[in-house]
Amino acid sequence: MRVLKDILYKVSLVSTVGDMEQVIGEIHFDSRKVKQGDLFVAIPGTQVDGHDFIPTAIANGASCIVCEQLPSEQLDKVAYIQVVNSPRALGIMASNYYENPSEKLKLVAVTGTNGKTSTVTLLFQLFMEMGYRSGMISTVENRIHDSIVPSSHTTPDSLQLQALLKKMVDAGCTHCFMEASSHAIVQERIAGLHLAGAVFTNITHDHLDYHGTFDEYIKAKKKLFDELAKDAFALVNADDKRGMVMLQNCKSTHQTFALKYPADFKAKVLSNTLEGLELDINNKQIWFRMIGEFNAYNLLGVYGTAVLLGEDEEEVLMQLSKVRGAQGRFDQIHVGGVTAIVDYAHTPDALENVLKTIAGVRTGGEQVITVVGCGGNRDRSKRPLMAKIATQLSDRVILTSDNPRDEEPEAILKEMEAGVNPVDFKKTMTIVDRREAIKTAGILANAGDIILIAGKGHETYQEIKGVKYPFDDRAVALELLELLKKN
Ligand SMILES: CC(=O)N[C@H]1[C@@H](OP(=O)(O)OP(=O)(O)OC[C@H]2O[C@@H](n3ccc(=O)[nH]c3=O)[C@H](O)[C@@H]2O)O[C@H](CO)[C@@H](O)[C@@H]1O[C@H](C)C(=O)N[C@@H](C)C(=O)N[C@H](CCC(=O)O)C(=O)O
Ligand SMILES: Nc1ncnc2c1ncn2[C@@H]1O[C@H](COP(=O)(O)OP(=O)(O)OP(=O)(O)O)[C@@H](O)[C@H]1O
Ligand SMILES: N[C@H](CCC[C@H](N)C(=O)O)C(=O)O
Ligand SMILES: [Mg+2]
Repeated sequence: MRVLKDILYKVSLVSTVGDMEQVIGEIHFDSRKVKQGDLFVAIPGTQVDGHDFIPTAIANGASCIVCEQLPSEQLDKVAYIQVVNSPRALGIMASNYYENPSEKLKLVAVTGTNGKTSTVTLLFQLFMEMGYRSGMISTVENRIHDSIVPSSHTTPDSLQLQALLKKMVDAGCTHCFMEASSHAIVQERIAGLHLAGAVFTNITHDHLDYHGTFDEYIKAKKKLFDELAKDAFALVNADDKRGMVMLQNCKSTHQTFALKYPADFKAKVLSNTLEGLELDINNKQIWFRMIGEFNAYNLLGVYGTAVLLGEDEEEVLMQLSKVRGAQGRFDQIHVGGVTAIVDYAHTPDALENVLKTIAGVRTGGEQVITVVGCGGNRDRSKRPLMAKIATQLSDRVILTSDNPRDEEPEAILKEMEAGVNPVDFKKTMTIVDRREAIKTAGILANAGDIILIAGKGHETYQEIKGVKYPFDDRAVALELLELLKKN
């Protein structure tokens, strides 16, 4: 779809000037990418305002400008479209441009502080097992059936998102499971999507740097549910006290899942070991490869979603028991009697869950040694909390760097150290270099001990001052534990 007026279908317009029948080239929201005949959308950002780049976009050949404020000087050869909300307009236009691919798929969006990647990966694997060509949009990777498209964000920008969905439709996919991050919801990256349903996993402390307050963070998640259509389903975790908040004023059908409170989809944990989980779901006892109570929530959310999408309950449970879930989530490495667990826990709640899961499955006697850091250019208030949780729930803790990004690693670590209780000082040390930190954990560990390496999970790099250096916790742990075993 290339005719300007078709691309603007359903966009809330304020005013238009120029030729609405013209055929446009591509849509861009970055002036540097604009070429002759393209449409440029000016978006107010967190660093700069895209409106300041309208002249550059025109100099690069833009024949059409979509913006919230019209520039004072306007050129005859350019069409100007003033809209109420330009990021939202971008989402709707991107959908129109790619012929509304989400209307041709059963698309489910998953939001929540933790569990999005785990849930969408389980859904993707389940539907593939059940014989559907499926797509996935996630932090770890995007998938179009069996081809992998690398992922740079949890939720891509509107143009990349709609382009991916279009490729899924072209590849014959019938379903897609995507993560909706709170950043993406607020920034309208998902505007214009037609969702079959939305799932809420939980909400705990994260991203307060971006949203300002916890209330604003809740509102960001709720916006996904506020905008669901009548024919969609909203499936929320009823054990999270904000689950019901998500459903207030939500037009779609309301569904719940829970382990504790009454809910439409209920489960009970029968056993929880380092090998997997046994759950009772609707009076059927099933074993799963996933570990930890938090994964019981993820599995239940997945089960509920599949049933709401019309799948047979027994078939779903049978196929779900085969799947392995996302990489870097509770990945276990066993060398010389030592177990290293690599997990993407990068929030206080996730870290607490993982350490409590380990506490629940340990046999006693062994040490739990935690290696953990916090990312730079991200919510600073979670730093002391994560250090506190790590020290309270481990026998030894090594505080180290995660992705320091543009911050000084030592400064991040100082903020973490501030959360450690004086009684826990002697079991805690700080080693800035993550490889050295993992090595030290390996040296401290005896046969039977458990090392938790938290925060980076599947990531294969460490970002320091704008450079992404190759770094994979799983490979480093395996290499160092093997080396230490020989000596
Ligand atoms: C804080 C944040 O989310 N920023 C996102 C945002 O960029 P921004 O608002 O900072 O943009 P900006 O640099 O101020 O520029 C404003 C506008 O001017 C335009 N511009 C700029 C310069 C120029 O020369 N010409 C030009 O046209 C830009 O293209 C943009 O349209 O919009 C960009 C395009 O969609 C995103 O790439 C960018 O993500 C940054 C890189 C990022 O790190 N985001 C993270 C925090 C994020 O989104 N994370 C969530 C997951 C979080 C979680 O749940 O754990 C995710 O979904 O990945
Ligand atoms: N349902 C859950 N509740 C609480 N913690 C969870 C849950 N599922 C996973 N976790 C923990 O949170 C970590 C991150 O999980 P996951 O990657 O699925 O979350 P996410 O919501 O996709 O995160 P991101 O915001 O980075 O995309 C896991 O490694 C695990 O420690
Ligand atoms: N999606 C999350 C990932 C955090 C992962 C952690 N390793 C870090 O770099 O802080 C974010 O962008 O905040
Ligand atoms: Mg994720």
